[in-house]
Amino acid sequence: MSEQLAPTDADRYDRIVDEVFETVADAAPELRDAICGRRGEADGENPSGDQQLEADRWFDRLLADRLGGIDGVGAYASEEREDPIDCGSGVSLTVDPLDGSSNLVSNNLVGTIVGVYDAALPAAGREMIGAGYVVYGPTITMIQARGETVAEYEIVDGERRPLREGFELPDDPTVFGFGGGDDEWPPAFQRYADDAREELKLRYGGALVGDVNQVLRYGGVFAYPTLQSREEGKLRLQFEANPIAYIARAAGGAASDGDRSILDVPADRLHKRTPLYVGNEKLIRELPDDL
Ligand SMILES: O=P(O)(O)OC[C@H]1O[C@](O)(COP(=O)(O)O)[C@@H](O)[C@@H]1O
Ligand SMILES: [Mg+2]
Ligand SMILES: [Mg+2]
Repeated sequence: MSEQLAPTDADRYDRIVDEVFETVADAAPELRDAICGRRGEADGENPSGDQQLEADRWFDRLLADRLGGIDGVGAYASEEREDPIDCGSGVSLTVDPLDGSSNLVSNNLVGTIVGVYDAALPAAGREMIGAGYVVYGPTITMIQARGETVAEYEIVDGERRPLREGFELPDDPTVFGFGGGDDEWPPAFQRYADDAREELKLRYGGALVGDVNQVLRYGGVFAYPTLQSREEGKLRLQFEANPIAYIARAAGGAASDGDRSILDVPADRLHKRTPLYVGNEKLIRELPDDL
């Protein structure tokens, strides 16, 4: 008779990460449909001081309800809420319900980003056990990473249909996309950008998920550096940079804040911002020291 083995941490993590992204996939068509009629401003700002749109709030409420109800999820934190919601015991989720919401006005790409941490929040990226994002584009796709493996799915009727499993960033990078006005970038980053323009093709859409998705597909680098008017950068460490860094690492790439791996940046505040440089390892290694 075969002996019944107790589930290991790895089994438990596999199960919960998969259930989280199964739930996100199930909600994705409903979320995309809900954008229609909710592209206007809501009455208020989020904890980062950004004007909220009606869709930001709607996405957040639906995801809090669905993800917070999963057995084994202990906390739901979102870019749109001051504090995490206590959901019992288990892993902590960080959610950017609607990434790129300023793109709604011009009807360009938007997405949803989710990080899974085996730690109380705020937590460093090294505490993550999974991450993924949805792109609401001409079709809905989802990237899901767990450990060393990253997969891409197309979402049809709320189900994940595999497009690419266990893929890596292409060795020969071709695209770059840099956020913020170039007149506000640090001089060292302006020089890095000049070199990038010589080797790579500009592909920039104004939503982190869309811009990173192109880097994962074609190879290259995405950056949102510090700006003169935003010395701490624009993107949120917990909700945006950490999940993207986790995914990039699983795909054989790297992510930095200019000094160190994003995954090592201390998380002293839930809504902390950071500069982000992410893409092929070689291009991240070539970042200047004096950013
Ligand atoms: O248009 P800007 O201000 O340069 O900012 C673009 C960046 O801001 C973001 O839209 C921030 O995301 P949110 O919409 O979740 O606040 C990123 O997706 C994108 O990379
Ligand atoms: Mg965002
Ligand atoms: Mg957002």
